[in-house]
Amino acid sequence: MGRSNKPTPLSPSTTGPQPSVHSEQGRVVARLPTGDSVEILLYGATVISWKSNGKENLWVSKAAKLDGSKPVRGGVPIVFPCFGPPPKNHATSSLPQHGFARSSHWEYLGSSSSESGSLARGGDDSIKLDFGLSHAQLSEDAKKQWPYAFGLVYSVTLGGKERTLQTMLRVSNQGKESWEFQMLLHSYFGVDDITRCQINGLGSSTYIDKVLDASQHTQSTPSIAITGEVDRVYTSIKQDTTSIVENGKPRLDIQRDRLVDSVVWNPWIEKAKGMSDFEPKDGYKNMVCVEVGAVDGWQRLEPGETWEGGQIVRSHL
Ligand SMILES: O=P(O)(O)OC[C@H]1O[C@H](O)[C@H](O)[C@@H](O)[C@@H]1O
Repeated sequence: MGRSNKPTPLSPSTTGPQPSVHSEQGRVVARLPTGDSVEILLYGATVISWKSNGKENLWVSKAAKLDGSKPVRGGVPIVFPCFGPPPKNHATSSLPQHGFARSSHWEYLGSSSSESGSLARGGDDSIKLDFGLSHAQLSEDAKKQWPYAFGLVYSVTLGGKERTLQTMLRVSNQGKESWEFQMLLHSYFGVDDITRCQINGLGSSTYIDKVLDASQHTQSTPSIAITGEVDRVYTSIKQDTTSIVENGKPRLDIQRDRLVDSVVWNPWIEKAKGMSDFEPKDGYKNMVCVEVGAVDGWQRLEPGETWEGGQIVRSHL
């Protein structure tokens, strides 16, 4: 394993095309010999592009702010340490919706490539990029709003053979008192036509319907069709994978790793109109958010403890 934070080809001992990483102007781009690539903005450690087979898997609004003035509308923003508007009378109650991770400036910690990264192995190279955020890096506002000693390491791994993107968040308590958090990887996936998509793998799970009345329901059908605004928080999901199927063919498999909750969100016509950074306005037809996380109640970390969870997404493009 080689680590570097300079633009460099990885696995220098291998011959032929090699994975490469390039870091400049607040972005890190990694590319595999296959041409598959991933791009991460240090602002929020937001994955803003993941291409496989020359096609983009993620949806990013044309009006998304990429200058650090607002969380990115699209890609994979990180929700931490609270999901949604924080509850009153909780340690997170002064924080903005979805917390501070998506609007903080993260540090690029470096890259590593897998030892098996030779073309002789059939293009199963992978590149892992690590990003870090701790209390000291927060804005003065966020420091006051959530005064806990924490460490986050976010690892983004682009896998060649299976066309995967793995995003894992490691949370550690570096202080002397315990604290609680929620987390969510708010992935905006791109589709050609949402009306031809189905979301599979949530059957029999219970969910809170935030569009209706925040009431609890059970998913009675194995597939969900998106035909209007959807904002559902599925909890304690038994299946480990949620799939997006388009035109009857698998498009993306989203596998939860040490997580059991997922949000399914599409703003549809009216909500999209109400978001200034959502463009084009009919972009809701080309996206769906399937957001893996730990949002049912709170995860509690004692001093010195570490927690990890994330996703492995496989593209069928
Ligand atoms: O507009 P944002 O703060 O990025 O939130 C976008 C959406 O995130 C999640 O999916 C929530 O369940 C939605 O209720 C929310 O509207």
